Amino acid sequence: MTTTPNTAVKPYANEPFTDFGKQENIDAMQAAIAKVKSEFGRSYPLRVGGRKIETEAKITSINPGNVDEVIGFVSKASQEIAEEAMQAALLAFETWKKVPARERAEYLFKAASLMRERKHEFSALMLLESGKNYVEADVDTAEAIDFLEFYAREMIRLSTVNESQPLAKIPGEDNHLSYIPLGVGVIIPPWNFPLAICVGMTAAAVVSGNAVLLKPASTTPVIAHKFVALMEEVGLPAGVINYIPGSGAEVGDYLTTHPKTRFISFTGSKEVGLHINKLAADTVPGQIWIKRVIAEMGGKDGIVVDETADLDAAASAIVASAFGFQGQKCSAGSRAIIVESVYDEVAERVVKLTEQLRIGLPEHNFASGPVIDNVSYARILDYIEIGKAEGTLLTGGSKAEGNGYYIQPTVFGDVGGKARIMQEEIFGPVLALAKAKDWQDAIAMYNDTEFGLTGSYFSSDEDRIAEALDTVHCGNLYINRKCTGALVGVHPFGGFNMSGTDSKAGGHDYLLLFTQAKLMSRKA
Ligand SMILES: NC(=O)c1ccc[n+]([C@@H]2O[C@H](COP(=O)([O-])OP(=O)(O)OC[C@H]3O[C@@H](n4cnc5c(N)ncnc54)[C@H](O)[C@@H]3O)[C@@H](O)[C@H]2O)c1
Ligand SMILES: N[C@@H](CCC=O)C(=O)O
Repeated sequence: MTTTPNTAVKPYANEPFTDFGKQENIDAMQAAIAKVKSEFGRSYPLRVGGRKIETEAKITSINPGNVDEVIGFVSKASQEIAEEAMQAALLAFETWKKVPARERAEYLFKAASLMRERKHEFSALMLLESGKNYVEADVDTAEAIDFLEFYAREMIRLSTVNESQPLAKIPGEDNHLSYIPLGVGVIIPPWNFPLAICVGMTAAAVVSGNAVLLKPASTTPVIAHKFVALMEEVGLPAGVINYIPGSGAEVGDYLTTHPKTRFISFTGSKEVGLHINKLAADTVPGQIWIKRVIAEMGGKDGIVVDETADLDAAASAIVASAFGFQGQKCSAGSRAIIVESVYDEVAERVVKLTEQLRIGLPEHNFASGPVIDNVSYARILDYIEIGKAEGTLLTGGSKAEGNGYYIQPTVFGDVGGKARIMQEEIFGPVLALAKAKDWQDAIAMYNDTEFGLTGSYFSSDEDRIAEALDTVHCGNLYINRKCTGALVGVHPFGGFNMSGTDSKAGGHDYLLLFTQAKLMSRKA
């Protein structure tokens, strides 16, 4: 790309979701699934400084809904290759940081446009690799497109004099503040939004002028590879994104402690986030900066329902929030805290709706699919056993049929606020219902957690809603709606306390995390 267009950019708007009520859209998704399946079992190389590297060691990516199907074999980086990737990124950074912001943004616009054209192909691969159903995969792809479109515009805004931070004027000086990139960063996304979050984290860093080492989650490396190949197709210079799947402990720790790593952008569990934060805080010989850690971590999200609420709407939102993508969202509403006078009524409706969820293969678009892998499967089944001792099993409670990691959507009733299933992130299809004396007690129970990511409050009482807006402590608080499904640019996303470093993905301040502000003052 050689020229910087001067044309105005259309205002940002969210990518529309596909209407799977229409047969033509179901047909299009099924055709895309067939195409992806015809490509099963291929090998995917690492991409370092524009070179494709095949390694003997491979990550085998499988379909969690049918464990006999291999999505692909992905080359696996060692520490030596991670070092090569670091050197390639350091080299690329020297030229990439000088590319005008508008030109950098154009790569994202182009990628968004191609992803939109091929959206079912991206969704189909994601569905087969992660176990999402049609709607969940489509929403994930739409969010990826949104991130590309949104951060591209944000970089243009940030680089426009006087738009990002107007400075007060004084006589005799011209002053200007510019947001410059940080350097080389490590991007570590989770598997649960294997396209959207991977794209969002990478695009934000790159459009800000940084070069990155992308280490995708080991369960979903093929969809991440498809994104990296797309960025190559739109002509992103070699070395700006280096794709290096590998072990967290080996490659991850190596890069986190590397003296040339300037920042680490991580989304994942509390445990790994804290580990990275601790390692990154240590300075090592040759390091001349304090590493920046952006960590978006887990949640123990919940829905509070008082006796004035629309109980049908509340029950539907509880079920959607708890069981969408099998509860494998950081925003999943795995707790519902209900005022005792309406508890039985809400619990009954929740159980009824949960029992209507059909379980089966994602490619056949069942409401509930598998969980991601054998480790999650075992952990969630353990939590179900813990739940049996902590509450009353109302529905579900065991594994489900299928040649994959299927678990019945499970609801426990009468769970105490301090129970483990009310306090710990399970990240699976397990919902705990708790009884509160009144609405204030319910809010206090909601707040009794180390996390603070998403929450919902259901009520029709305006005074209580005003109080809830003030006192429910979480990064994304919703009133009378589910606690999942944040939209880029509409609901900037990220939480408090052990949910992370208080960043807001899809918000106007997000790119500041990938830049540093340089003030330039000149005597007039
Ligand atoms: N706050 C958010 O926006 C958000 C969004 C999505 C998921 N999450 C959280 O992510 C978790 C689920 O994702 P997960 O199972 O992939 O999380 P995880 O913490 O197990 O892994 C996240 C990523 O870290 C990598 N990793 C593991 N050990 C590492 C190490 N030592 N050094 C560097 N990288 C390492 C993994 O390979 C993966 O890519 C849940 O806790 C969920 O709440 C949070
Ligand atoms: N942003 C998503 C959650 C991302 C984490 O898993 C939501 O709002 O549901």
